[in-house]
Amino acid sequence: MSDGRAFQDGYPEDVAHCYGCGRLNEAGIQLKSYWDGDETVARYTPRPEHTAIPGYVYGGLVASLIDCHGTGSAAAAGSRVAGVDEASEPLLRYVTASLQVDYLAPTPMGVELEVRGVIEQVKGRKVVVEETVSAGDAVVARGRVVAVQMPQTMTPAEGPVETRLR
Ligand SMILES: CCCCCCCC/C=C\CCCCCCCC(=O)SCCNC(=O)CCNC(=O)[C@H](O)C(C)(C)COP(=O)(O)OP(=O)(O)OC[C@H]1O[C@@H](n2cnc3c(N)ncnc32)[C@H](O)[C@@H]1OP(=O)(O)O
Repeated sequence: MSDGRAFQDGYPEDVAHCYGCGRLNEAGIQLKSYWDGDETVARYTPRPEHTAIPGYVYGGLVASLIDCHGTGSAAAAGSRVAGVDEASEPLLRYVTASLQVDYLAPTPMGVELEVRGVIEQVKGRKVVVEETVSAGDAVVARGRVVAVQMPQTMTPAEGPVETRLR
């Protein structure tokens, strides 16, 4: 499941700087997401600077995990539907259109968190992902991301953009 290439490892180099999931952002979270059957999964252990109240994780960090696992899952699912070879080709590029988070229980520090995604819909340029964040057996947050293929106008100057679903 967690072997091999993460979705985020397939992001083109010109858009691999995201704070949450860019592999080229040394100060960032560098989240890594993978398929687990039809679902997607990522794991992350928050760092001391991600504290809200001592002993508990900052909700913005939890939202970031949902955001970036959602856009990563969208890139993987949308690319699969578009016929992109995940193992060798760059994935399609998605940005967050909508991010919803419900905090169900305090998130403890010092525990590896598991983020799970279920692909609810792939429709045109849009992918909807339902997510949970768990600490051990406890589901601490639920989330929903609507991701949309990145518009051409957001493309960094040097790189072409894949728009196979347009
Ligand atoms: C700021 C820099 C970002 C760089 C990102 C580089 C991407 C590289 C790719 C790979 C690396 C991955 C990096 C992950 C990044 C992590 C996540 C972030 O932080 S991303 C940043 C925050 N997000 C934005 O800045 C988007 C700002 N918003 C927009 O640009 C537009 O609003 C956009 C593209 C999201 C939608 O605009 P339209 O005109 O292209 O799309 P329309 O045609 O209106 O909608 C398409 C479908 O989406 C639904 N939709 C659009 N907005 C929605 C919303 N807010 N809620 C629900 N549905 C929405 C619509 O209802 C429509 O669905 P129907 O086809 O009718 O079923």
